[in-house]
Amino acid sequence: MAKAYDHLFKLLLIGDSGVGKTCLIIRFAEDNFNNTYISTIGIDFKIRTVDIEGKKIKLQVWDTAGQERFKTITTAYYRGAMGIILVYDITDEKSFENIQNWMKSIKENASAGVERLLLGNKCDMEAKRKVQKEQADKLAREHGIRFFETSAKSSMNVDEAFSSLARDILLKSGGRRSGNGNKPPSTDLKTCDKKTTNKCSLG
Ligand SMILES: Nc1nc2c(ncn2[C@@H]2O[C@H](COP(=O)(O)OP(=O)(O)OP(=O)(O)O)[C@@H](O)[C@H]2O)c(=O)[nH]1
Repeated sequence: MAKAYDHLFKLLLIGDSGVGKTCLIIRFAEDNFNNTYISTIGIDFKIRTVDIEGKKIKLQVWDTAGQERFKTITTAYYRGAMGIILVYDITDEKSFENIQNWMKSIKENASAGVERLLLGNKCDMEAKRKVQKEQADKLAREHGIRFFETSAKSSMNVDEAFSSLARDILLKSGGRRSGNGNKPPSTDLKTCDKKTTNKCSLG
């Protein structure tokens, strides 16, 4: 029987408790959203297969608990991840400041070549915004990674973010290359262009 996919990529979401990691995964894998907050215990995963550059990519997306007390369990999963998504909440400054700590945790626990992506979630809550887009853009540039503002609630940029990470992993792993291999952050993808023009709010 023919294989149902060409590549299997393992992705991991990390970030403070309550920033919306579980909701982002549920929006991506099931196109659903729930306002009820049930904090993740330990670790869980969901699957969705996407088409990228003519290839079927099966994404196994691992959800980690943001709470400090689960750190030993969750960091054990960093090593197997090909892509790690760092999530903060645009209405919670502390969750953005902590991104530096999550970056450090990646350095200490993940494989050297892991692809990273920064997401500022809950961008439907513009009135409560505490973290400016420019601050996060600067941080992402400093780390040489892509950045999107997303909303698991409105679904803004969710597919774009996951697809962009999957595409970067595909290119890195020897998939079809376009242009030069030096990836400037947040510039060479249609999905990222969209990010800069999209107004991210529920209106
Ligand atoms: N307005 C809005 N609320 C969101 C969004 N994403 C998540 N939430 C809410 O934020 C709360 C926390 O979401 P979760 O996805 O459970 O957060 P988490 O990061 O997985 O939290 P832990 O499992 O504790 O690490 C829930 O009440 C969600 O409904 C979003 O994009 N917009």
